[in-house]
Amino acid sequence: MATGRTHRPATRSRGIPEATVARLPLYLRALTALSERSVPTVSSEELAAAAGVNSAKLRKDFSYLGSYGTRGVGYDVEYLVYQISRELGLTQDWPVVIVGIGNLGAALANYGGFASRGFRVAALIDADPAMAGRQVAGIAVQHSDELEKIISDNGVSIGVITTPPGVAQQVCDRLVAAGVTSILNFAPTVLSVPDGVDVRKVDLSIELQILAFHEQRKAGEETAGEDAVAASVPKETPKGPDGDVPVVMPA
Ligand SMILES: NC(=O)c1ccc[n+]([C@@H]2O[C@H](COP(=O)([O-])OP(=O)(O)OC[C@H]3O[C@@H](n4cnc5c(N)ncnc54)[C@H](O)[C@@H]3O)[C@@H](O)[C@H]2O)c1
Repeated sequence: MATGRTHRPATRSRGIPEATVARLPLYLRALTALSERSVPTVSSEELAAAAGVNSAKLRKDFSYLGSYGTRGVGYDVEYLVYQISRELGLTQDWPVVIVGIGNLGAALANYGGFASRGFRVAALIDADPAMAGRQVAGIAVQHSDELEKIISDNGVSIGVITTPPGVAQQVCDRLVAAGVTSILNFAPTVLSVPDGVDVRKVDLSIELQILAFHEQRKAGEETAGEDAVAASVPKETPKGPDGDVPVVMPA
């Protein structure tokens, strides 16, 4: 529900809860789609549905940004895109390096969505000498011997690790020593980093395992439902005294 207040002046809010920060990219994705369709305003309910979030939570999240929408009008799409982008630090360009240009690293390098969200793939790094100089997504792969120089030359603060798990910690240590302070880790390894370095881990197999858990629960519920029906229907249908068959309804 809009409160009737318009956007507050752009006070940069401190102390936004981590859970809110995690939802900001969801709002931004939904808002960007609206912006591309030139939709000028959106209600909290519509935006919440598009982002897959509860609308009360959305309004609370936006209150941290100082954005309250306008009663009967909703939120200004362009302004919210700007506010969320600014809050997420996306109004500046972030050079990113990807280390380990195998199947996954190359797929990420080819993903066009980074650039449109303010992340420029500044360099691709691999330890395999045969990879050096090979073009992936229009960028020449550089050998990992050059890692420190590449980070420093490009002012990189975000590194993506797509190496085999056995070398991920060592790659991480080198990235951090070279000045990287944020790491997106795809390798199935728990990385240790010093204070001040943020690590985000992406593991599709964990997501699949969670889905498998829910699938199993759903299947269990269905089976339990069928069992309940079966249990309420006697195996040998007893006949009434007159030979009629009583109808047994499941509970
Ligand atoms: N998070 C996920 O959802 C997900 C999904 C698929 C794969 N993975 C993981 O991503 C990683 C890469 O998978 P892949 O299929 O692309 O593997 P891959 O073998 O195709 O590629 C790995 C690349 O890393 C390079 N490499 C090895 N040691 C290196 C080092 N010290 N420095 C720089 N580069 C180095 C190799 O030369 C190779 O090109 C693996 O750890 C895998 O388990 C994660």
